[in-house]
Order: sequence, then structure tokens, then C-alpha cells
Amino acid sequence: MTIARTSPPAKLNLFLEIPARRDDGYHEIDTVMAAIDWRDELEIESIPQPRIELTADWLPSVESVAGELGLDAGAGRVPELLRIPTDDSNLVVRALAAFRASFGVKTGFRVRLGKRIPAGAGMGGASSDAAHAIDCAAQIHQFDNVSEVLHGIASSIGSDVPFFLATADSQSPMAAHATGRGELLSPLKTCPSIHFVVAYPSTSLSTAGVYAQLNVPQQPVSSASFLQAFRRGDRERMGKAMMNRLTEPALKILPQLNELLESLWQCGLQPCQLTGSGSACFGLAKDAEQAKEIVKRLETELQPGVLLRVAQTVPAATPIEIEPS
Ligand SMILES: C[C@@](CO)(OP(=O)(O)O)[C@H](O)COP(=O)(O)OP(=O)(O)OC[C@H]1O[C@@H](n2ccc(N)nc2=O)[C@H](O)[C@@H]1O
Ligand SMILES: Nc1ncnc2c1ncn2[C@@H]1O[C@H](COP(=O)(O)OP(=O)(O)O)[C@@H](O)[C@H]1O
Repeated sequence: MTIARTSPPAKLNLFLEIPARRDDGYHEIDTVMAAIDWRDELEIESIPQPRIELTADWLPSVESVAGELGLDAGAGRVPELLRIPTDDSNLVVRALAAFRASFGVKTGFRVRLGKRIPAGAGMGGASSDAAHAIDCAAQIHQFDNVSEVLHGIASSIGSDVPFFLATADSQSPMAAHATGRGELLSPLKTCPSIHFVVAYPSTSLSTAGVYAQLNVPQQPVSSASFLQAFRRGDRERMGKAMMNRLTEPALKILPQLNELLESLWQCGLQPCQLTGSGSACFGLAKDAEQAKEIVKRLETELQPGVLLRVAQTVPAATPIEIEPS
């Protein structure tokens, strides 16, 4: 049976304002998201049985990721923080189930998920896996012109999923301005090459929990200045206009994040902020060299306990490799 392989990227919210609370339990958001080259690995195989099987493992190994985070992964034990659900609470399983139902597909899928993107970090790992899974499934079944149905499935799975579907699908750079609850997308035609240092502090935050702590601003800040600077590739003005309205509510739940932000700032990463609802923080580096040097310095200061990576915006969609049966 056919196999599809791809590498779902994480995202950073470079700008995130929340203009209003809605009556349906969601918030209106005004955000600029960029995909970054911190990626999971996804392999999807079509199988004759009418079910979805999923296995998930950390890359390069659970011991190595646990070691960086200062967690014990001895004797085959997976620390709580690194447990990835393999039942229908995994967004990949939910998305593929919705795919089968929407298209009346009788056969099933076997999924192998290689995780690198921390969960509950505000980096959208699960959403990206889900979006890429349905894109792979459409390619396996050779369904053409189905982007509207896929978009419908994506937004039913989560507000951030359509962004990753757009990045899976398109030839344009992988950044977008998102509004509504996150599902209304205007892809950005240019995306400057930006280097970041991203830091995940070995604690996850629940998106719903952080939104619940938010006080919606009386005078929301518009994304217009940030978007203008982003389109021009003006790093300095971009830096001045970056913001994340969810920082304050996330800090109410996890005040220690302030120390991590302070450490990034002290190394010369300016500005630095949370991505999405956290818990990962990132700072804008001047270039790849500065980002690498700062990661090296922070590794000695902060590890074990914090996952640190240099990340970069990605210029084009990740190809899906199809291996015919
Ligand atoms: C905060 C953001 C910023 O990009 O990212 P993450 O931190 O999750 O990565 C997103 O808005 C998260 O999107 P996503 O993670 O897909 O959220 P969903 O599964 O749709 O919703 C989870 C819960 O978050 C809250 N929620 C989510 C989106 C939104 N626009 N308003 C909300 O209030 C709701 O309480 C909802 O029940
Ligand atoms: N494919 C997946 N990979 C990782 N976590 C997943 C996946 N599917 C569901 N989850 C669950 O989703 C939650 C967070 O999802 P994720 O998208 O990584 O976080 P965030 O919303 O912070 O971007 C975690 O609690 C995790 O258990």
C-alpha cells in the first residue's frame, strides 16, 4: 500500500493580539504566524483494514530529549511530559478519522510519528501533524481539488490547523496573517529569513487554561505596523512591533517564565516573547551566527531543564514524498 512521508514544521506567533471574546467559547485573534524549521517526522501508510493505527516516538530518542530537559527516562520509562497520546486524542488520529468520514474512505491508515516539537509549548506541533496527515492522505488517495474540504476538516480539528494546512499545500513562503479564531488566513507573499533562539522550559501550558486567564484589552493593538515591517523585511521595526497578549495570562499560571525570558534578554536576544499560549519562549537573533553562539552559552547556563534550539523561518512548503506500493 502507498506510503507518504513529510516533516511537519512548528510555528512561532511573531505578533498575537486578542481583540475580543466571542460567545462560542473562542476569542477573535489577530496574529502573524511563521513556520520554523523545528520539525516532526510523519509517515502515513494506507492499509486495507478500516482503522487508524498510530505509534509515536521522540527523536533522536526519548532518553536524549529527556536528558536535555533534566527528566528521568531510565529503564524504558517515558516521563509524563513526553507522553504523546496514540489514541483518538491524538490530533493526527482525529484528523484522519474526519478525513475518512468526509470522503467515505473505507481503508485505513498506519501512522508513524517522530516527535521533536514539544507539546503544549505554543509551537503548534500537534496541529501541524494533523494538517500534514490529511494532506498526505489526500495525496495517497490522489484526491485533487479538495482544498476546501481539507480546510473544513482542519478547522474542525483546531483553530491553528488551517495555518499548517496552508503551509503544507502552498508554494508561497510559510507565514500568514490569521484572524477569526485563527482559521481565516491571508498568506504573506514574502517572508524574511529570520533566525531565532527558541527555549522550551520543561513545562507545558494548556491553551484553554491560558485563554481563561486573559483580560481582553479595551484598546487592542493592531497588527498593521508589524505586518508592514515584516513585508519590508525591516528587522528593527519588526522587533519593535512584536507582541503577545497571552504573555500576561501565561505568566499568571507559570511565573517562572519571567526568568527564562530574562535569560534570553540578557544574552542579547531582543525582543523575546512567548509563542502562542506558551510555554516556549523565543528571541529574535541578528543572524544565524549570533543565534548559535547564544544557544551554546545558554546550554551551559540553563541545561538540563530547558530545550534550546536555533530556528529559522522556512521559505517554502515541505514536499511530501510518496512511495508507491
Ligand atoms: C494560542 C494559539 C495562537 O496561535 O496557539 P497555541 O498556543 O495553542 O499553539 C491558538 O490561538 C490556539 O489554537 P489551538 O491550539 O488550535 O486551539 P483550539 O484547539 O482550537 O482551542 C483550544 C481552546 O483554546 C481556546 N481558544 C482557542 C482559539 C481561539 N481563537 N480562542 C480561544 O479561546 C478555547 O478555550 C478552546 O477551547
Ligand atoms: N500529534 C500530537 N503531538 C503532540 N501532542 C499531541 C498530538 N496530538 C494531541 N496531542 C496533545 O495535544 C496537546 C498540545 O498540543 P500542541 O499542538 O503540541 O500544543 P500547543 O497547543 O501548545 O501548540 C498535548 O496535551 C498533547 O497531549
